[in-house]
Amino acid sequence: STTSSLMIAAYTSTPPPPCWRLTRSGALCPLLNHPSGPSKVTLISSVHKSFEKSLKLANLIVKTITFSFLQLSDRARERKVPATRISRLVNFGGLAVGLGLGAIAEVAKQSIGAKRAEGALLDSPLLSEANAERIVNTLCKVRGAALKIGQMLSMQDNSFINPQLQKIFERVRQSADFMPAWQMNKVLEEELGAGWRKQLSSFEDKPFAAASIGQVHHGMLQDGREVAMKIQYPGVAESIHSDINNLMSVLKMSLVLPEGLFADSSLEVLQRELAWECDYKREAESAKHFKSLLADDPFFHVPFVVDELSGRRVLAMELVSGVPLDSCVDLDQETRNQICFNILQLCLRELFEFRFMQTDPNWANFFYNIILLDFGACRDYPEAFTDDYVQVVHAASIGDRETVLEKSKDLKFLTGFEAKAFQDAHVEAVMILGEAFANSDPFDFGTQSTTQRIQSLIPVMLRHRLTPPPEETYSLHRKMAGSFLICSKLGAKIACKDMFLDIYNSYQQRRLEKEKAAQIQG
Ligand SMILES: Nc1ncnc2c1ncn2[C@@H]1O[C@H](COP(=O)(O)OP(=O)(O)OP(=O)(O)O)[C@@H](O)[C@H]1O
Repeated sequence: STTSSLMIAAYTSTPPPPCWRLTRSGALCPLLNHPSGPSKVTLISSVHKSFEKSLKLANLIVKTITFSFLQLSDRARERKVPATRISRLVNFGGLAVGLGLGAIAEVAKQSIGAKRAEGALLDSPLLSEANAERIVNTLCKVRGAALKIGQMLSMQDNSFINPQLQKIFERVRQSADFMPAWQMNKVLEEELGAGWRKQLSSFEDKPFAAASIGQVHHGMLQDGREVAMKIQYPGVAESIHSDINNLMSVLKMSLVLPEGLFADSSLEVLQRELAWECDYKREAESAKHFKSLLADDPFFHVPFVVDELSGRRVLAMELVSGVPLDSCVDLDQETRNQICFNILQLCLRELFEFRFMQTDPNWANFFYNIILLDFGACRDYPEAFTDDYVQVVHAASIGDRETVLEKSKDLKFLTGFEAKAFQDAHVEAVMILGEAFANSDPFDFGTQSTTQRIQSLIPVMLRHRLTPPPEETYSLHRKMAGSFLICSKLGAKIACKDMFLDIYNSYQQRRLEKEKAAQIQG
């Protein structure tokens, strides 16, 4: 009933109460950070339907949905971030001891040895409830790279990651702690100077969101515009390398990761990408670039950046509100299809049109109706790479296995000297991934078995691989897999062939024009 009265208020153009806001698209959204804002909201379709047209809310709700909006979780608590490498090491060391790894890992090894040989995933006796709590507790305290990896793992399809471990990381994802005001103030003063507060008419000392690398506060500029200020935890940028090593030692000892998931070369790439994410100046530039690329887009909105309140460890952006995508699973099929179509199409446009991609597929980075957040993981792709990559996807979409193999060699996925079994497995994996783009009929992401089938090829690929995959593909494949996973979780049924063909044809067209222009100049 609260909701219906709020909607009536909105419908009759009475301003909504202060803990609610009407978005640009007409959706009524809870204010993320308002002290009197409810923590859980139920919108009821019957109430909702009568206002659909006038309020343009149809795209938000048709069925009964319940969503919790973003707030610090109940588990989150104020805790100092260990900012020096030594203090972080002590925390990881404590975790390893706490888990009692030495002896227990041996037992785990022996009891699950048979399964492991088949490349199957493990049920580790180490992952008891008490140990799960220890891992969650340590990662939430140290935050930074280790927490980020934990979040990445929690977003993997659960056929790939041990479900027990995935549950742990899911808890980690929802419960990062936040730093005390004195520690936060120190970062703000170091980055923006002592007078930073004067630029704001208000600033909430308690964050409304705590992520892996930083926490986010509500502020209001002197001109009344509301901003989200992301403030980086001290020490995380300097400790990426040691944090990853520490976490990997713990995870490797506890035998809970699929072999090859974080091979050494991929860890190097990951470290570089995490260093980019810790550079908020880079993120601000990426957000601005994205905003210009999507300036005329009818579907996506990119928040503006406030340069005067941003630095290497502070990023101030327009405060946005919306429903995080993981709360959209109960929307009607048509709306879910529309969301997923746009997300997949954006993914292809980022790669083949902009050659600039936001590579973090975290659901939390999309708010519906549809706002993009978190540009820390943006990167560009050289033309030489996309020229071959677009041909691989195209060949997969038309069932041309030979071209998939040839172009994969050009891309340096293969040296050409691999065993036949490896070549076959590689081509098969690409063909499976290309299925969505191969058919003009709607592809049912909810029932597809893509991940399981690819997973079955991984042991052969790991056994016979002669060269690490190209550096560009780590984050690209993470993003693509993440976008597929969003489509699968939202049970999308969409025809993707024409979507890809449009992008492919435009790509070829641009190439032709470029070649012609070069000939004329030459
Ligand atoms: N402009 C904004 N308006 C509203 N909420 C925001 C905004 N920016 C960030 N948030 C909230 O803060 C959360 C964390 O922000 P962001 O994803 O940018 O940080 P991060 O450190 O890169 O996080 P992650 O650990 O997910 O990579 C977001 O999921 C969102 O809930």
